[in-house]
This record gives sequence, structure tokens and C-alpha cells, in this order.
Amino acid sequence: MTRLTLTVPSLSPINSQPSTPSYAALIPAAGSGTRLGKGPKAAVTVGGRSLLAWATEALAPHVAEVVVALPGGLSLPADVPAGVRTITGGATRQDSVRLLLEATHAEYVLIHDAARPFLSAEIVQAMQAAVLRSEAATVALPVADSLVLGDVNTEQARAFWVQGVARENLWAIQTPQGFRRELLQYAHAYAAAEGFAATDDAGLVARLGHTVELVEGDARLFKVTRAGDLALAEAFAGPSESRKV
Ligand SMILES: Nc1ccn([C@@H]2O[C@H](COP(=O)(O)OP(=O)(O)OP(=O)(O)O)[C@@H](O)[C@H]2O)c(=O)n1
Ligand SMILES: C[C@](O)(CO)[C@H](O)COP(=O)(O)O
Repeated sequence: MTRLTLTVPSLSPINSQPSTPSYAALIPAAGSGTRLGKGPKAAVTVGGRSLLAWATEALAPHVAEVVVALPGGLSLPADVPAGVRTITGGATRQDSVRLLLEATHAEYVLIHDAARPFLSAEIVQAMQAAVLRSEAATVALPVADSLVLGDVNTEQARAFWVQGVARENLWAIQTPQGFRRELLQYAHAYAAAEGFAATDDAGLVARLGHTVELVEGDARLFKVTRAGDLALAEAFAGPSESRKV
């Protein structure tokens, strides 16, 4: 068994917290958009604006800097606000976030999927408060639908109901997720050393045994993943003069 020699960075005493903590918004946008089938989602438009413009405009007023991970060879869509920095992302979302973390010195980071365009100022501010309290927090929604374990019989290409899953205490994870940067960097290094992959950053921090605070999210913060999500996003974006996220 491999022994890991990394050390969890020490926590700052409460009274040493700076009065104006610095936040960076880190936006993984380096995916290929396979399930949507319209090329990299950063440039896919909703209500006449790129998904990346929606995400950056929601975050920029609240943070000192915004850094975006893009697929190699892709430039920022022209409607993204000035001042946004870019890096080339990695092969997976986890790789892209690890690379984004290397591109900032901010004390706190908010990680937000480019694929979630409708992020309100209230949620950003709630996340900033949570991360100061807990060092690790995520937006999440209590699960509302019935859940089952299914089994796919490939010969018949049919899914079989195996058993129901109790949904009490189950939450669907959204973004943004917020962290003290050094904690998340440590979690990524630890995961890389272990060969561990998670679908989100909070999963890497939780694996360290660190508590992750849940901040109640919003159905409008859905991820544009498939064609149906894009249709929903277009309907929700509406004409520009009637928009209020
Ligand atoms: N190598 C990757 C893969 C994903 N992402 C980003 O992570 C977010 C969530 O991923 P998802 O919605 O799955 O986007 P895609 O990976 O583009 O979609 P798909 O899995 O269908 O290809 C997106 O903003 C995506 O751009 C990333 O930065 N780097
Ligand atoms: C980070 C995330 O959006 C939380 O729900 C989700 O895990 C991303 O998954 P994806 O398969 O990369 O879209």
C-alpha cells in the first residue's frame, strides 16, 4: 500500500482572517460537450449569449479575478467580459480544476461549471459566507424525484428496476462550490497521489474527512447537459429585456 506523505495545510486562526478575503472564480469550461452534441459548451449560446458569458457575468462582480479553463485551441467567446484570464484545461473536469488552482493565489476559490448559466447574486453571496464559516461548501438541492437502482441488460437493451433508494437526506450537487484554496489544492494532490477521481471538487475534500457545508441551491441552477436542458435554458433566458436571474 502506498503511504502518502502530504500534510494538510494548517487552518488559519479565526482572528487572523483578513477583513477582506480574496476570492477567485474558477470556471472549468474545457469539456467537449459530447452529450449536448454542439461542440464545446463554453461557446454554445442561450438567449443570444454564450454559456461562458452567463457564468462569468454572474461571478465577476463578486470576486477579484475570474479564470477559465478552455479546451486547447478554443478562444474566449467575444461576449465574455474583459479581464477574464484563460488557461488550457485538462483531459477531465478534475484535471481542469487542478490546473485552474495553479493559476491563482486567491485565498478562497469558487468553482463553477460554465454549463450552469443561471447563477444568482444571492447564491454567490451565500456561498461566500459559507466558505468563510466552513472552508468547504457546495450548493445542493434536496432530491425531489423517486430514485431507483436500475440494471441494464445489454442483450435486450432494457433497464430493469432493481430496488428503490430512500431519498431522505439525498441532495443533488450543483455549483458553485467554495473552498479555502490551499485545502482544495491539498485535496486534489491527495486524490492524484491515490489515483482517486470524483465527479466534483467537494467529493475530493470530503474524502479527506473534511466537512462540506450544504447551501440550498435553486432549480434554475441546472446544468445544461443534454438537448432538453438547452431547450429549458432557452425558454428560461427569454428575451433579454425581461431577464432577471
Ligand atoms: N476535461 C474537462 C471536462 C469538463 N469540463 C467542464 O466541467 C463542467 C461540467 O462538465 P459537463 O457538463 O459534463 O461538460 P462536458 O464535459 O463538456 O460534457 P460531456 O460530458 O457531455 O462531454 C463543464 O463546464 C465542462 O466544460 C472541463 O473543464 N474539463
Ligand atoms: C460538478 C457537478 O456539476 C456537480 O453536480 C457535476 O458532478 C459535473 O458532472 P459532469 O459529468 O462533469 O457534468
